Amino acid sequence: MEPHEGFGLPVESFPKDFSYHGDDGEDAVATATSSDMKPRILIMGLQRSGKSSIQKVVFHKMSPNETLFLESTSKIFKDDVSNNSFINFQIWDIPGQIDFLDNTFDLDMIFGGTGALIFVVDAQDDYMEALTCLHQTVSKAFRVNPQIKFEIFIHKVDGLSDDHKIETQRDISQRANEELHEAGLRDLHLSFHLTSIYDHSIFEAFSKVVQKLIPQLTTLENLLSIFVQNSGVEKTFLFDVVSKIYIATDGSPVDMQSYELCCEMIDVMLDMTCIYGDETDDGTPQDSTCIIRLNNTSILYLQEVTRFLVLVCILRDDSFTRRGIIDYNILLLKKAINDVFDVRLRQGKQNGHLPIEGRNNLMQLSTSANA
Ligand SMILES: Nc1nc2c(ncn2[C@@H]2O[C@H](COP(=O)(O)OP(=O)(O)OP(=O)(O)O)[C@@H](O)[C@H]2O)c(=O)[nH]1
Repeated sequence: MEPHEGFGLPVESFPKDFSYHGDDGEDAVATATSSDMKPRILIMGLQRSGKSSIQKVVFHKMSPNETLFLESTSKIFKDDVSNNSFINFQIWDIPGQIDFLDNTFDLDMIFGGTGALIFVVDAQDDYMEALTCLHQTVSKAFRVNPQIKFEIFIHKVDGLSDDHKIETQRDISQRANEELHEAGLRDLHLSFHLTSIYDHSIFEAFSKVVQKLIPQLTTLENLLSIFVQNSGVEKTFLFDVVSKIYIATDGSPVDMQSYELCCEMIDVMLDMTCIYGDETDDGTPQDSTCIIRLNNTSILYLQEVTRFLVLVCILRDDSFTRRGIIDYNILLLKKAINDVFDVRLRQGKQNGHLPIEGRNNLMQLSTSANA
């Protein structure tokens, strides 16, 4: 896959709109509201903490070992994650060498339109300097834009034992929060994630960051929970195919192993599609379905929802005897999901409320499955 083009940035402002790719392949843009912002995500942190590696591995399919040869970034690197992806958002990789205390930086411009700020802390290094930088950065950003979600990636944890990981997270979160309390910033909330580019933790953490920026998340989660309850499925994820970010899941807890299995299934499907499949012009698979039986009586079942989204279900093989009901429910679920993201339907309706058609589908979904 070709990497997306990025370019050094003369800092500029962006329209506050949330946009996504419609099912017809055209960009649909909803009118801006305060909770409907285009997800712009900043990645910040000290030099060599792993910012560019995260971006390259998650969005450009770079293998983790190749990141060893990445050169230090010297300019703000702006990346539009839009090609072939469901969600159309921007990532700005901010070099560790930039000094935000320098008055030449227009902080209003940088933080004003930002949805989430990821601050990367290298857990394999002495992190005291990183914590000072973290405090300065988040307090400045919060003063400019209190709506920003602050996500702290305690990164490179592949080199740490499980006990050491937990202890590092406890120590970093305690120190960071204490400093914020002392500075009187009690409303500033930090979320912490243990990450590494050498496993799926970085994809899972990014999924959680992106989910917080999707205004329709609660509706999607409710739809998936109802689907799971009525279809005999144990777990289901809605994935953005290209990035393998899951944009929603049902209400049951996510365990890392299930998430990894689903990611691997998507890889298998993409590889098979590349070699044998009927691709669209942009390389995304068409009308894909994939079933994998595991040797522990579980089944992985994948179905395409839209050009950019797939639903992956984990279920026991005896539940799969009712495949007709599952398929019928998936059909209704697809329609409901399309309705949720149908901008025309959403226009004029209150934010976060399910469109009328979506509600009807929900009702049919439970009736059909109980029959
Ligand atoms: N062990 C380990 N190494 C990592 C991980 N992520 C990144 N690295 C390594 O960290 C080094 C620095 O990574 P970069 O992505 O260039 O760091 P950066 O934060 O973008 O650095 P600047 O551009 O200087 O700000 C590289 O050698 C990466 O291979 C990780 O999860 N685990």
